[in-house]
Amino acid sequence: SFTKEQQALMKVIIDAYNKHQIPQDVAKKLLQDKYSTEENFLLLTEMATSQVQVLVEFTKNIPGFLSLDREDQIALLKGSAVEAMFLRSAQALNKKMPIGHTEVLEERIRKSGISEEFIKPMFNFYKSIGELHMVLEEQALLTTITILTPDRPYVKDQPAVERLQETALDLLRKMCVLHHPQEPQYFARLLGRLTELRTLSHYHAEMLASWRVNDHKFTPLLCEIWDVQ
Ligand SMILES: Cc1cccc(C)c1-c1noc(C(C)C)c1COc1ccc(-c2ccc3cc(C(=O)O)ncc3c2)cc1
Repeated sequence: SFTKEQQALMKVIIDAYNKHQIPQDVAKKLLQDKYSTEENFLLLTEMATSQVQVLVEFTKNIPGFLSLDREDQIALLKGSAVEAMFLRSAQALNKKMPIGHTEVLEERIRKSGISEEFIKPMFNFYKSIGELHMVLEEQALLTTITILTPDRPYVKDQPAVERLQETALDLLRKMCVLHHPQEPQYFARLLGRLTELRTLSHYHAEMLASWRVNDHKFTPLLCEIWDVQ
């Protein structure tokens, strides 16, 4: 059973997660009919930029986050943005988005100039997330836990981040017992996905480098959060 504080925390996180979504007019652009590698890259760049804005707003709603050292807040956002977007795009791909979005998003990611060696692990990850059948609370808490990872580069006050992350981990553990009573290992499986995310984050740095080699332009927000250009 949940304490009063845990119930309040869950409500705040779920409300923030539901409130901060990619605007439908941006998501709808996925359906436009141009499918060149260039067009796909531009569209995905627009989605990623919109997703980062959504991520920043979501993060500001995590109880305690705004009380952290300002520079640590930036370090946590920069360090977790790619992982949070892998989670969010995984949930989008697996949640049967509005008609046809799912296939279209997959198609555009596959045909956006990402080399095959990264496509394979990326879609294995998407599949492994889909097989977990996470409920919304678990998705929102897993994203929160990813953001509140204490050992990101340049974080000064790691214990302060650890305390916030532990609160979210306690809540996620109880949520898993509640929603997956038949699977005692479910919580451990979810945390295993976080390890997978770190690997994907390293692949992503190489993806960025190869896009840059081919003179692909990113938006100022992405350049800032990914330290490119
Ligand atoms: C390629 C890649 C894979 C994983 C992570 C990143 C950062 C990249 C990645 N790496 O670079 C890029 C760009 C810059 C080329 C990307 C592209 O990122 C994203 C990030 C998010 C989404 C996204 C998220 C939620 C959605 C929800 C809905 C809906 O609810 O209906 N619909 C569409 C949605 C689209 C798509 C591409």
